Amino acid sequence: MNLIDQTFNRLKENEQTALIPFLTIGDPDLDTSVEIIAELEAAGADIVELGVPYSDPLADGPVIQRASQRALKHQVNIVSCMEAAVKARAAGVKLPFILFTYYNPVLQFGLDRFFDEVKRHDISGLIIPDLPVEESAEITKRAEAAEIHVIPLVAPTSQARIKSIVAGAKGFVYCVSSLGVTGERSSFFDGVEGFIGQVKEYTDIPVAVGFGISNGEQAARFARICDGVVVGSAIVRQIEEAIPLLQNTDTRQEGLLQIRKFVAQLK
Ligand SMILES: O=P(O)(O)OC[C@@H](O)[C@@H](O)c1c[nH]c2ccccc12
Repeated sequence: MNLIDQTFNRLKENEQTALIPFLTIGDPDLDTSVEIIAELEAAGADIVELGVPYSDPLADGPVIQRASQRALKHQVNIVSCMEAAVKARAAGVKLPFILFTYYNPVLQFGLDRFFDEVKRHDISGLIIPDLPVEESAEITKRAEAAEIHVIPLVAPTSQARIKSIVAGAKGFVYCVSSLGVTGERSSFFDGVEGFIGQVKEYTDIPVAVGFGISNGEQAARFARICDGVVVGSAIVRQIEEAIPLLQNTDTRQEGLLQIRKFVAQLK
C-alpha cells in the first residue's frame, strides 16, 4: 500500500490530522534540506512536500520565490530533489515524500525518464499545480503504473469542476484555501469551511487544506474539518530566518532546533 495511504489510515485510527510541511529543496543547500526533513519528522510532520525550485513559480508568493532563487544558485533540479528524498530515507526518515514540481521541469525531463526516476527514488506522491487538465490523464496513467499518487488541487473557484477534478483521485485532495499565490495569511474568506465541506461531498479519500496557514491556531481551525493541513511559506520563512545560524557550524544545531520548535507547535 502507498505510504501516503498508510499514513492517513494510521492518523484516522488515532483521530489525528496530518501535518504536511512544504520546503524548497536546496534552500539554503541540499545537505541542509536533508537535515531539515529529519527535523520536520522529529517535530511531528506526517508527510512532506519536497519543492523542486523553479525559475518561474507563478503560484508562489515572495517567501517561496526567494527560497527558489537561493536553491537555484546551487543548480538544484528534479533529480537532486529526488536524491534528497533518498538521503533522508537513508538517514532514517520514515515520512512519505511528495514531489512538488511545476509542469515545465517535468516536460523538460521527459515523462518516461521522470516516472522511472520517481519510482526509483521512493516518491509516494506528486503535486503539479499547473498540470493542464488535458495532460492530466497521461500523467495519472503513468503515475498509477508507478503506484504514485497525483494529488489534485481544488480551489474555491473550481466550483462546477470540483467533481471532475476529484473523480478517481488517489492519496488526498488538496483544497487551496484562498485565491492568489502561496503565502501566510491573517484571515481566510468566510466560505472556506463551506468550500471544504463541498469538496468532501465529492470524495471519500482524505481532504487536506493549504495556502496561508501560518500558526497553530489556524492549523487547529482547519484540523477540525480536514484530514490534513499543509504549511509551506511559514516554514520556509523559518528556514530563511535560520540561514545565518545554519551556515555557522557553532550555531547550526540552534538553527535546526528553531525550525523544529516552530513546526512542533503547528502539530
Ligand atoms: O505557502 P503556503 O501559503 O503555506 O501554502 C502551501 C504551499 O506552500 C505549498 O503547498 C505549495 C508551494 N507552492 C505551491 C504552488 C501551488 C500550490 C501549492 C503550493
